[in-house]
Formats: sequence, C-alpha cells, structure tokens
Amino acid sequence: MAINVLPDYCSLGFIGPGKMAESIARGVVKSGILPANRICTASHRNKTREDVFQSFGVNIVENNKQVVKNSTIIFISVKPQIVKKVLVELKDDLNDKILVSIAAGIKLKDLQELSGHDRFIRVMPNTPSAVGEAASVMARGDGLEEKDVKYVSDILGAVGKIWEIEEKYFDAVTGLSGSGPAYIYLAIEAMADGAVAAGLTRDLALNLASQTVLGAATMATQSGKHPGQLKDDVTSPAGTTIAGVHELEKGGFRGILMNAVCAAANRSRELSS
Ligand SMILES: NC(=O)C1=CN([C@@H]2O[C@H](COP(=O)(O)OP(=O)(O)OC[C@H]3O[C@@H](n4cnc5c(N)ncnc54)[C@H](OP(=O)(O)O)[C@@H]3O)[C@@H](O)[C@H]2O)C=CC1
Ligand SMILES: O=C(O)[C@@H]1CCC=N1
Repeated sequence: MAINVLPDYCSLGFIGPGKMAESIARGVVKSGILPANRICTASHRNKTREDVFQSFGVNIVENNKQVVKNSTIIFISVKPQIVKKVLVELKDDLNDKILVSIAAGIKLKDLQELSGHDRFIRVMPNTPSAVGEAASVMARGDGLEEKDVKYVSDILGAVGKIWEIEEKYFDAVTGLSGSGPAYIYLAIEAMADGAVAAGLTRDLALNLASQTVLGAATMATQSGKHPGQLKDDVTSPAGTTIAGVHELEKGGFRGILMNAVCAAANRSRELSS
C-alpha cells in the first residue's frame, strides 16, 4: 500500500515516552510517512526511555512544553491517571495544535474540558503499531478540520489498520484490540510451553507458535472464511486437532476469552468514571 508522506509542516510529538508511544513512533519511522527527525518526546524520570527513542532517531527535548512547541500533532501518551495533570500543565500552550489522546477510558468531553481545547481526536491503538500491524480506532472531537483528521488517520493507517467509530464503542475496543495483543502473547507462550513439554526445543517451539498465530490471523483476515469454517478445515475426523479442541472446550477456552475482553472493557469503563 502506498504511504501518503505528511507535508513538511507536520511534526509529531509524544507527551509520555512510554511503551505505546514507542510502538507508534517506531511504526511511523518504519513506514516512511514522517522521518524520525520530525518526531520528538521529552524524557520524564527514566533516562532509559530517552535512550530507547534516540536509538531510532527520535529527538528528545527538554520538557512537555517543548514537545508541544515543536509539534503540529501531539499524542497524549501518559497513563490515564496522569492525563489531567499534563493537560492542565499544557493548557495555555496548545493554541491550534492537533491533539490525539490514546489514554484508555478518558472521554473526548473530558479531554476537551480539561484542556479547554477542542481539536482532539481520541484513538485506541495497540502495540503492533511498531511493526505496521496495529488495529486502531479513532473518534473525532468537535473543533477539527477534515485535513486534521486526515493527518491523524494517515499516521495510524501507516502503522496498521484504522477505523473511525462512535466513541461509545471505545471501552469494548479497548478490551478487544487495545489489550488483545497480551492475550495472544500468553497463548503463544503457553502453546510453546506445551510443545516443550512434548519434547521440542524452546526456540523452535516459540518460532512455530508465533508463526502459527500469524498464519491463522492472516487466514482469518484474507481467506474470506468464517473462523468456525477455518477451524473445521483443520479438524480431521478422529484426528489430532479435535482432541486438542476438546481439551480447550472442557477448560472453557472461549468463555475465558470472552470474559477477558469483558473484564478489560469494564476496567476501561471504570477509568472513565
Ligand atoms: N501499552 C499499550 O498496549 C496501550 C496503551 N494505551 C494507552 O497509552 C497510554 C500509555 O500507556 P503505556 O505506554 O503502556 O504506559 P507507560 O507507562 O509505558 O508510558 C507512560 C509514560 O509516561 C511517562 N510519564 C509519566 N508522567 C509523565 C508526565 N507528567 N509527563 C510526561 N511523561 C510522563 C512515564 O514515565 P515514568 O514511567 O518515568 O513515570 C512513561 O514513560 C495509557 O494511557 C494507555 O491507556 C492504549 C493502547 C494500548
Ligand atoms: O492495559 C492498559 O490499560 C492499556 C490500555 C489498552 C492496552 N493497554
């Protein structure tokens, strides 16, 4: 897919040099939509985070206010509990900047009220942004021009897939795609553990488990078949797979995954109250 390179006057800043900011910044640089020298963040307390961002060319500036000054598009990438503090701190410097909040649970209405700024887009990304495979959603605030939304959409489109949705669905999305990579990492680790128990080396087991998840996800997105059909295609009568599926069903695998998504969605709801 061709990437729309952002215009020269666009630059990107991250308030909060954490894991999610790093994933987006890495994906952006990898995609070529914006060079690393037009991205900045400020280190907070941890020098290691500074080193991580600098290792792929991102500028480290003195403080959050400097991030705002240097950037046309600013990602608020601190923990939800810190959002209020940074917005109050930056309130007087925001002017015509485009703000993007990725904080779980914090509503557009509150972001706008806390900052006195209405050019806000709320996004729920996920960490596969780092490798160009994010699943992100966005909802726009009141004061944005169409071109502002397009810049943000182009950035998120460069690091994966992006859907614009109604804000009321954000908690469910957070429980699914925001938190979901962690569920899958657990599954990869556990499948590899099973294979190690069955005699494989750890290295081969992890490689096979990861590639199996990648292959299955690619089938689910590209084959046009329902996941139930894809599962049926793997399960031969009286074969190995149905024996494994039976164990998963006895353990309540599907119910557990549903509960995990609902629990994370509920936690997102709690963060907004
Ligand atoms: N991780 C994920 O997969 C996803 C996260 N999100 C959202 O992204 C946001 C960040 O999460 P995540 O990256 O995991 O968290 P991290 O803890 O990795 O990142 C938060 C960063 O903000 C820094 N920070 C704290 N206070 C300030 C401050 N006053 N000014 C500037 N920086 C500050 C922290 O520094 P220090 O540690 O030194 O305090 C840390 O580097 C959250 O709101 C989360 O809901 C959304 C989708 C997915
Ligand atoms: O765990 C969290 O709160 C964040 C939001 C979604 C993924 N990570």
